[in-house]
Amino acid sequence: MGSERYMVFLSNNHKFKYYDEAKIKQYKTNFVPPTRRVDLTFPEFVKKLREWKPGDERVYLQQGLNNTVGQAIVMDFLQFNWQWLNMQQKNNNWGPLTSNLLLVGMEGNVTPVHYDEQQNFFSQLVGYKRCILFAPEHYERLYPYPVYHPHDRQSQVDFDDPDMEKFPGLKHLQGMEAVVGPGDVLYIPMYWWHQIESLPHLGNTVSVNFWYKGGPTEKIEYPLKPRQKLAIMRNVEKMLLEALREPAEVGPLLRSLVLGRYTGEEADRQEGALLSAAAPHTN
Ligand SMILES: O=C(O)CCC(=O)C(=O)O
Ligand SMILES: [Fe+2]
Repeated sequence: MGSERYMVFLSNNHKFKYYDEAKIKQYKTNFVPPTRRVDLTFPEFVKKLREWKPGDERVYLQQGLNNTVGQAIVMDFLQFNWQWLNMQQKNNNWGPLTSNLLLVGMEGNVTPVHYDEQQNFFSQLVGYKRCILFAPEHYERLYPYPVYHPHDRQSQVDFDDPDMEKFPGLKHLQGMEAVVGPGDVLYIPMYWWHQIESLPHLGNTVSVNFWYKGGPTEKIEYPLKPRQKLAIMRNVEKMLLEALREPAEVGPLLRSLVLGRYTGEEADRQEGALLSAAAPHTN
């Protein structure tokens, strides 16, 4: 590593929940960040890792690979199988590679469940990570924060202590699990929910992800796919916020739009009509 400073997050527990610093500034809420960001040199970070003892704040280095990270890393970076990567990018019709995040963490660190708006080749280099994934159609069972919230794209559910009353859809949630070790690459499709845990007792972890922009808008075919509906919902939320200029007004407006009009008897009748239209005619 070079001699620059890198982004390191400190947490009082094992979770490192992402938050958008720009959104904290923009919407002057009373948001309290769950982790603290410090900029450390690599030797300072390694010292914290080595001297860590139970009760101390946990640490997680999360630094985009750019030209500050030092020449040796650049040489390492060139060793990835670029021929394979470029082939995948081309065959899947993805846009450009936008960034690579280097993640150096402690065993037991957890990145709670969220989705990203990019395609991801998640490459495990050192140590073991448990990855829990949920397809985009589980959107309603994962209760994301509003788009304007600093925790946009994160689930409100605390998987250590899930509140089944507040989030009843959890009962029907079904995920997939993969454990990745050195040399493994996990493809995390855009809009797929994921929680990533550095497995306990198996040492520190190092990963590098490859984030690619999604492809150009695909040919629209109906019915829309869950990920396309998710993109629509994000856009509607963003447009409302832009029009109202006040995050606190978005929820009430959506509620008065929906409650009693798209819920209740009228909605049931509609749904019944749609279902019978879709069912094969028997007479
Ligand atoms: O490895 C982690 O802790 C999180 C990585 C992640 O969420 C990602 O690459 O999108
Ligand atoms: Fe992610």
